[in-house]
Amino acid sequence: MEEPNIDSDKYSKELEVGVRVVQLACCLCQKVQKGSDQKGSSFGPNPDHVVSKDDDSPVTVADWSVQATISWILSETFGRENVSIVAEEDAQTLSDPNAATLLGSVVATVNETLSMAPRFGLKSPAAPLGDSEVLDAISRCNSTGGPVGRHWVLDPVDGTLGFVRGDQYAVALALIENGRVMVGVLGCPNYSSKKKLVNNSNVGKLSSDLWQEGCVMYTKKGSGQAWMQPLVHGDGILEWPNSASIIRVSSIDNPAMATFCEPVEKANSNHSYTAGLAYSVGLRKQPLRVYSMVKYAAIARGDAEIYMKFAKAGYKEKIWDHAAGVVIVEEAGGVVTDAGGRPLDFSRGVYLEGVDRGIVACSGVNLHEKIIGAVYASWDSSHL
Ligand SMILES: Nc1ncnc2c1ncn2[C@@H]1O[C@H](COP(=O)(O)OS(=O)(=O)O)[C@@H](OP(=O)(O)O)[C@H]1O
Ligand SMILES: [Mg+2]
Ligand SMILES: [Mg+2]
Ligand SMILES: [Mg+2]
Repeated sequence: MEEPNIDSDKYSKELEVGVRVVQLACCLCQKVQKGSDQKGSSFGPNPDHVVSKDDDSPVTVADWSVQATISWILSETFGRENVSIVAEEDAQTLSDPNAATLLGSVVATVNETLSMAPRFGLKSPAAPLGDSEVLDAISRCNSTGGPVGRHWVLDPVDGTLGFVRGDQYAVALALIENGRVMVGVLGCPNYSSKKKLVNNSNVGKLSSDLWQEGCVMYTKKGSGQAWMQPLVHGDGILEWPNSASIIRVSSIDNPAMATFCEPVEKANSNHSYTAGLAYSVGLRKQPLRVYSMVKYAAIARGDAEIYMKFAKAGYKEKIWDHAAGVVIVEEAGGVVTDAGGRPLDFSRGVYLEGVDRGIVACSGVNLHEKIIGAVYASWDSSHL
């Protein structure tokens, strides 16, 4: 165990508050994911708390509640006028008069969560937040980022599909300054700080003791280090600075020994293309299909060596799906670029503009060069 040596440096307050609030948000998500068992039997979020967005992707009470909670805490801590947040969700559905029950669930979840804030070293509101304060906290995360100034970047629940299915998901918070990711915090409530991600987990089969152990990973740009701490559980109190452990990428650079991760859903990445690439560089293991930015987490702590995502042509990646994961992998010793080998550009607004074909994160330069080389060699014959 080593203590992170970060206290006196720039961004130390942002990192500390980021870790505290992501811990709090993970606690919220676990309660919602564990679900409903007022009725006794079912596992998972209450189905009434899951809504389909225009693109048919899911959004849940947890997504909105995490966004409201983190937005409220950041505004209280750094001053509302100083805080710009680029985040995935908006308040439109919840503002509809027909969505009063859903809004009620979000407001109750946010207030229950904020009442636990002092255990995480954060401030609670003097009185419970009302509907309009919660809606306002969600809707003011509508910054579009850009090349100038400080912007927080938030994916309140990344891998919502994994969340709904009782599987892997992440809470991802990053701070961008002048277009560069300076702080990254990734909460992974179902990724145990002790156990490896052996295969796609099915937490429904695990005892609640096991699946409750998640972790939070975090880093500051240029520190050359990334850390992991276990989630706070039960009535625990978050100590800071705590005895976090340093994480490091895998040292494996022989493709035959390497493991690659990719999205679970075929709609989100071309599985047959990555299978061809994997074969051509000599990867021999089955891909590890994992929901969410837990894929970046797996690279950062050495459970896997390669993460590839090749979305359909025309799909534009959003900055909140990558910012926290990229900086954590880089500081843990890895390399992340687009499939043309160029760094990802977080300075152009909500989208990662100019991504060449796909995204490739590796534990080291050798594997990375092989994958990028294979993309060049194979591209003509692909069918993206
Ligand atoms: N068509 C398409 N192609 C590529 N990516 C898409 C697409 N649609 C959505 N998204 C974004 O993918 C996020 C989930 O990515 P994952 O890597 O977790 O995918 S998967 O769920 O494991 O299949 C997911 O993040 P969340 O919405 O936060 O879950 C989306 O931002
Ligand atoms: Mg996402
Ligand atoms: Mg999300
Ligand atoms: Mg989503």
